[in-house]
Amino acid sequence: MKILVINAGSSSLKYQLYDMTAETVLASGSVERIGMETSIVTQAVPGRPDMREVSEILDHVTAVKRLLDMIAHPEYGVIESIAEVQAVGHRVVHGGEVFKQSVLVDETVKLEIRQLFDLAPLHNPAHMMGITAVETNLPGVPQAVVFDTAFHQTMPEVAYLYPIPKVLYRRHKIRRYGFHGTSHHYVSDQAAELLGRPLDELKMISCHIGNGASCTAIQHGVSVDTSMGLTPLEGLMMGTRSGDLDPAIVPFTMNKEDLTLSDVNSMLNKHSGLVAISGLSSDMREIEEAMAEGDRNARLAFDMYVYRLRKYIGAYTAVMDGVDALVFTAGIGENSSSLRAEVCKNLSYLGVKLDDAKNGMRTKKPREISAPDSRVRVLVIPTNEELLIARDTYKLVTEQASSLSGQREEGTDA
Ligand SMILES: Nc1ncnc2c1ncn2[C@@H]1O[C@H](COP(=O)(O)OP(=O)(O)O)[C@@H](O)[C@H]1O
Ligand SMILES: CC(=O)OP(=O)(O)O
Ligand SMILES: [Mg+2]
Repeated sequence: MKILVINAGSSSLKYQLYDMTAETVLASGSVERIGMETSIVTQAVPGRPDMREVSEILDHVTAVKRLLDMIAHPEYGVIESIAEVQAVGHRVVHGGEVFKQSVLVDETVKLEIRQLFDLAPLHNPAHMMGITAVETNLPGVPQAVVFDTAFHQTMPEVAYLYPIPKVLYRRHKIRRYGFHGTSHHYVSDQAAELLGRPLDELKMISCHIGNGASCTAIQHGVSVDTSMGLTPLEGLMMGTRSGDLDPAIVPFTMNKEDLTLSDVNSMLNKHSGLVAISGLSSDMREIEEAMAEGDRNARLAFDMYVYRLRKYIGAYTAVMDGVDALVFTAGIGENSSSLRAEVCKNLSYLGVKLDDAKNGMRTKKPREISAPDSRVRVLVIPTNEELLIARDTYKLVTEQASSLSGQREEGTDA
């Protein structure tokens, strides 16, 4: 079965086409800058040169159409016809309390996702556009949605409630949800496999540090706490997001700087974090390059980033009464050996000891980077949210097909 996985952002759409026979990626790519005159379309096919084009793609429906044209293109495509796409899986960031697992899309599911627009204004409307675009371009093809929040639905009340009037939870479902769940779930499974131990015996802290960043305490294989909250703004310092701060800063700044709610929202989501402190970039590679040239603001941004992450590792060790494994993943976690070294440097009280040579190795494979006598095993596990989305989609679609054929047989018998 060929499954298309779509991760639709507000101005971009990333995709991977899977052949589920051996879980191979046939093609992957993205459409960026949707809605602008110079949208960028890319496609990578294993064993072939990458393709990159600039064209005008005004909306998500056109973006989906463009990606379908590409994967079925006579020259650079990988399938003969788009009819070979048998199912589509979408990443949906916010599933609220309604979705504890992945589901097939129907009218009720679409309505629920729409009702969550308020809680994830940057993400959910974009996902919905992706879903609608597939309906238009691939009518009748089943679609599944896989939620970032689902994995964290196991958090206990003590972790997910905010100490604010409870009526706000009852009326508006204001609580902590957590995100990047598909990634935390994937890397925790992989980590248990690498360690050769059952997942339910392990206490793990997974650090998904990419552009958005979050840290999760995983005990007995389930999320018991995570750093993001009602929205993906809480927790760690990120590329452009502040992470934790005193909430009083919001009214104080609005008052002093004469800002609107939307100004403050944009300040905290788009103009804070690494880019604000470095005054340079939200991209960790650029921060590290500037640091190497002696830039003090870049150094401060890096140090704050590490400091705040280390605080969460300490907190989650306390939450679980210990930690067996620390997992680094996503763009920064997978690639920045210097950041991993800095984070682990001050964790000696936990018995964390890195093997510098292993930490410095450049490979895309899951690996251990701690020394043999480290009490806590430290791992780097490349995340693969798309693979989990493809697997869930495959499972849901085949279950539905077998239940339909069961019903048909029953009908025939009768
Ligand atoms: N070699 C590297 N060294 C340091 N940081 C890196 C490296 N490669 C990628 N990154 C960082 O990873 C981040 C992007 O992570 P990614 O997981 O792709 O983000 P997202 O999926 O949230 O867009 C950027 O800050 C980028 O600088
Ligand atoms: C939820 C979230 O922050 O996602 P991303 O890292 O893709 O921005
Ligand atoms: Mg990501």
